Amino acid sequence: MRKNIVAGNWKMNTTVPEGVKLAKEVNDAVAAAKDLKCEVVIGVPFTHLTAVKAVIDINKVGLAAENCAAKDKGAYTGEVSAAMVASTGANYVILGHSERREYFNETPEMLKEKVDLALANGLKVIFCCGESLELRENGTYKEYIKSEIEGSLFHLSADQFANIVIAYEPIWAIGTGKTATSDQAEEVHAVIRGLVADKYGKQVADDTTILYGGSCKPANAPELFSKPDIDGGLIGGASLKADSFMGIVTAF
Ligand SMILES: O=C(CO)COP(=O)(O)O
Repeated sequence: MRKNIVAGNWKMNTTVPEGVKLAKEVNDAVAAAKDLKCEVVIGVPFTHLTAVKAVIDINKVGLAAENCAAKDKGAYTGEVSAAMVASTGANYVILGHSERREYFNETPEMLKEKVDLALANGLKVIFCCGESLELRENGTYKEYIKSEIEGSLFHLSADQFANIVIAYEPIWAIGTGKTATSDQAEEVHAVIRGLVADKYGKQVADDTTILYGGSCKPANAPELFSKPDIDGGLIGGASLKADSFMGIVTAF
């Protein structure tokens, strides 16, 4: 049976001391919470990984990097490899966020390399996909999402795929305050689960966690999470305050 996950994506926010404080607050709130119905993960900047790892209980709060390099090591000034991320004690990496695809020209081929390196280094991958407003409006969004997933994930074996979490994040809903309706999100989540079933079979599809991201807040999370194929959220803005993040964590 698949697990529910609520993951924060801090993006390029917080200094190290601010991030350590926020991580401690989340860790303490998770430790104090009873009967949580989801796994909690925080996705933090590279600079924060080691310091945040030191103040959380990794068995209660998972730790994600927000990216890793498409090369394993060498003369790539400024890049951070999957092995480096894993050596901090982080257990997840977020890959393929639309901000990285758009501003840093990440392609499905490049993401395929990143996914392979992340898995080879023992990291679980939160793989983001999602369409622009233009594709939503011209009706080709399902084909687009299919191409994103097939292009970067479907070379994996079923065993490897067990370490993939998919996050559906419609670009038009990110940071805009304009959430996809629960029906709009559920439609795409069901399509994604269907693609996984066609490729890997029903059991693997049933076991795959599919998150929704895009203006998810404590107020709309319960409705989104009530849908059968929505297994949690990838949270941007609302993950930057422990109480709003916990409001989503406890929304199941
Ligand atoms: O991009 C997101 C998470 O990866 C969503 O961001 P917001 O929750 O700020 O819309």
